[in-house]
Amino acid sequence: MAISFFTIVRSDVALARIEGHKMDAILKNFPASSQKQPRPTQQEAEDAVRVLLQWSGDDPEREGLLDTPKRVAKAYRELFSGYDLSAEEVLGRTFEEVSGYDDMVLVRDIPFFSHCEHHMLPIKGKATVAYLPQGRVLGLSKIARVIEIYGRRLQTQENLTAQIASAIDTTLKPRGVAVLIEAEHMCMEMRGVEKQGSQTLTTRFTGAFKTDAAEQARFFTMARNR
Ligand SMILES: Nc1nc2c(ncn2[C@@H]2O[C@H](COP(=O)(O)OP(=O)(O)OP(=O)(O)O)[C@@H](O)[C@H]2O)c(=O)[nH]1
Ligand SMILES: [Zn+2]
Repeated sequence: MAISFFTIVRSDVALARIEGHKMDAILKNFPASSQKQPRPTQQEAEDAVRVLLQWSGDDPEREGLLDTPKRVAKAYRELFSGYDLSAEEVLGRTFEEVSGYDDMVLVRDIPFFSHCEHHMLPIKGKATVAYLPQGRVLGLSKIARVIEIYGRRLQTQENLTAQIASAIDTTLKPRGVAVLIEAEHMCMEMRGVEKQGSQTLTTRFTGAFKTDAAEQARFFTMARNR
């Protein structure tokens, strides 16, 4: 998050609109590198928001905006809380006593929000996740939690889809995992090409869902059957 945020803040025009010493302080902890950097302080995050307010054309000192940097910094911690969580930890707790149940488990239409890594604009979607158990099953809520962990990060839809499938595949080791995501990207709706209502669908299959066309077809039937 910090790195993309930095990209916006570093814009030449933004630099021109803020006093040099302030900008130096803001940039100190945001070196232009893709390496993981320490998280900036609350003060530094709030200063960066003030720059963006100015960049938008508004006055960060006017009364209505005085507390906005604090609110935005707090909202960011919530919207991007996935960086602090580990899917492996959440998926580590599995159950074995399910009377030998080994058929498909499918959770349909799990709503989520994410943000695209290109524009930091919202992605609103729903995910359908299925797996074929092999001895152990997951707590149902854990599937939704994994979507939150990867969704509350900067994402591409492809990456999000692959990460959810991979996390379940590696921790649970089922016979197969299927993930279907349908989402709307605000960067395509509110700006740019402005195609409101367009939906992007992505899928990821592992194991039997990948190798067995009948299993894949059954997944789509169960995912779509209302
Ligand atoms: N593959 C993929 N592309 C995405 C996703 N979210 C946004 N994009 C695209 O990322 C691309 C970034 O393209 P650029 O040309 O670098 O940026 P841009 O000038 O803002 O592009 P426009 O949106 O076309 O105005 C755009 O085509 C977006 O639609 C995603 O989840 N997956
Ligand atoms: Zn985007």
